Amino acid sequence: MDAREMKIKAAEAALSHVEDGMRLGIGTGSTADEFVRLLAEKVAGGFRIQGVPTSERTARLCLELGVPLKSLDELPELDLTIDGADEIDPQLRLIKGAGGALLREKIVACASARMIVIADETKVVDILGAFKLPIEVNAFGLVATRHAIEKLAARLGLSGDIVVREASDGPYMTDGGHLILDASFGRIPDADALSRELNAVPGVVEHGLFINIASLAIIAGPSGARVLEAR
Ligand SMILES: O=C[C@H](O)[C@H](O)[C@H](O)COP(=O)(O)O
Repeated sequence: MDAREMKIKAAEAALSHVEDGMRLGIGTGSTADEFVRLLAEKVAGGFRIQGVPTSERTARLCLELGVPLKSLDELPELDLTIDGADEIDPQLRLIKGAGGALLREKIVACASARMIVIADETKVVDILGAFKLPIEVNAFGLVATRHAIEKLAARLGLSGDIVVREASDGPYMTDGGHLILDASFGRIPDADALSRELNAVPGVVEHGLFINIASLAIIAGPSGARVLEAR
């Protein structure tokens, strides 16, 4: 089974948690895209859901495939969000944001009664941090904000490059018009503390640590999909 087939397996398993009539948060990324494609087939067959997309990219795919959408302001309380992740630890803490959608993803997931993460085996880790941690920041005061992050990281015993994410035509801009700092901290022994400290930095709009948000993870490997619940 190749990587795409594993993503499809996880997406298929997640679809069985979606009930007719649900208000559904719809994630961003290659795994979430597979979920959208499967969901669109069900919608074409008469299944009724109302989706809230977590990015402009996901909104475009949903519109193209006929998945009905609402804004989060129209549907501020959701039944379920299905989304991918970059890393998942045994407590179901996540790193998200490789696709730059972390802010809307976190807002939508937190507006949902449940969040189910879908991923392939490569995303499961014992300790978060091998993956760069995306931190969404306001462009104003970028250098000061980065210094503040470096200082708090040092207090927590973390170090590593913190670089502005680039696109082909200049700094990468999120859907909200912010920049992203990618922090290569390496292993993060206390993700909860790092999350709290980052939340307290003026200029940090949001970060990619999702703590106590996911309820379940569906992990696909070569032999099929398995469910992970928080330990
Ligand atoms: O901003 C992007 C998101 O957090 C994605 O859900 C995450 O990067 C996983 O994406 P993929 O399914 O493509 O690995």
